[in-house]
Amino acid sequence: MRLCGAQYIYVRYFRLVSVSYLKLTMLTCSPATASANTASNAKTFALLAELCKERRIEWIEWEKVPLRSLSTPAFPRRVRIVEVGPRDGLQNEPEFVPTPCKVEFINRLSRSGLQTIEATSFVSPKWVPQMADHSAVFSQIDKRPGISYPVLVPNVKGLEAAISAGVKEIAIFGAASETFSQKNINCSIAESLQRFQNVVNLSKEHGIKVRGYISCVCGCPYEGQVSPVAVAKVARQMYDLGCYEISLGDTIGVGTPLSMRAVLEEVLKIIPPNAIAVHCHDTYGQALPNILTALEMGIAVVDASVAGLGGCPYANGASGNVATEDVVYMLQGMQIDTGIDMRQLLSAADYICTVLKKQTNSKAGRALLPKLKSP
Ligand SMILES: CC(C)(COP(=O)([O-])OP(=O)([O-])OC[C@H]1O[C@@H](n2cnc3c(N)ncnc32)[C@H](O)[C@@H]1OP(=O)([O-])[O-])[C@@H](O)C(=O)NCCC(=O)NCCSC(=O)C[C@@](C)(O)CC(=O)[O-]
Repeated sequence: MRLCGAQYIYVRYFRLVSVSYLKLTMLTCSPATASANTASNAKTFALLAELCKERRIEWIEWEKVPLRSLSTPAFPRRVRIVEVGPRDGLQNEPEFVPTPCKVEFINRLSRSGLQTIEATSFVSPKWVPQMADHSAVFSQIDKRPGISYPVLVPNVKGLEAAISAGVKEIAIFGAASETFSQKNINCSIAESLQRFQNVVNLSKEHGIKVRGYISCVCGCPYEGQVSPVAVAKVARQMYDLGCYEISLGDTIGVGTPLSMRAVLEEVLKIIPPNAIAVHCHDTYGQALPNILTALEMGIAVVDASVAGLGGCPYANGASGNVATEDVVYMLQGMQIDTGIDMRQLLSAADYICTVLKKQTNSKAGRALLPKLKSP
């Protein structure tokens, strides 16, 4: 059967009368090609139609169905990318990145059309020395209208410093694994939620938006498997605290499309898709397939880090985030709008790789940058 160029196909199907939305497609072909059906097909249909009548199953002869609805899942038309390079990308770098370089990096990212750029973390400098210059970075970057520059905040102390620096959006970060919570923020999940409540309350008083991260949604470096139900439980608690969006972090990149789907199915039972983001690390090369799975399920916010930089210092075995360039390349190819200018993105990635004396981890970056640089 040839479908190329066709806008519609015609389906024959049966459906249970009592469950009217359950449609079981039997055969797809157009009336034009129906005559080409073999005699045995026609016989099978006649038998099925008879059987359906007997069993009170409605038999539909032909219905015109737009081809797109059958051939492609309903991907979002627009995806917002949350660039986490300046925070997640740099937090684990062993050599301190000078403040002016961090500022220049963020300013370049701001020129690319990104709407959200996570700028830094107001965490303890004893825990993450790379982010010790948070206030200086935040106050020195050019804050373009229309771009949000959230920062990570673990407690009220961090929030107070962020407020003094003029921050308008923060992210609190918890975990679905007890051991990871202890290792990363030195408290249990329950204690973290109490802390976050204080942070959210004070944020509200100052008109600050709060996003929430949950780490280890597909697996934990210390505990191994993490149940989707445990993820959904924390997600509900963070959503109820007042987070406008919950970012589900596959911190060590162990997820696959099936496990990502299982997590999302559970979380989607309690949180609408427009309040969920995915944050995939690419340790096993699964980040793009996992993101694609999330898009299929109606998620339209994706965290990513240019050049694939990143990893949590308290997650052994974590490699970089999915590269922003790779996500943008995929989305552009799928005709999903991101508002991002790939040339500017590549320029920001190239800049930070030069500062870090590193090769990019982005496949799209590796393929496209030489073309960009050639006269
Ligand atoms: C949460 C704490 C602070 C608890 O750390 P603690 O040691 O239990 O805190 P404390 O309250 O006992 O205070 C100890 C010292 O830290 C100071 N302190 C306390 N808070 C702050 C603050 N906000 N800013 C600056 N200083 C602070 C405090 O003043 C005190 O100083 P001292 O009296 O010893 O001189 C610590 O564990 C911490 O900072 N952890 C952050 C770890 C981190 O940043 N991890 C990476 C980010 S998470 C991530 O990457 C995952 C994610 C989000 O990307 C998603 C994913 O991939 O899954």
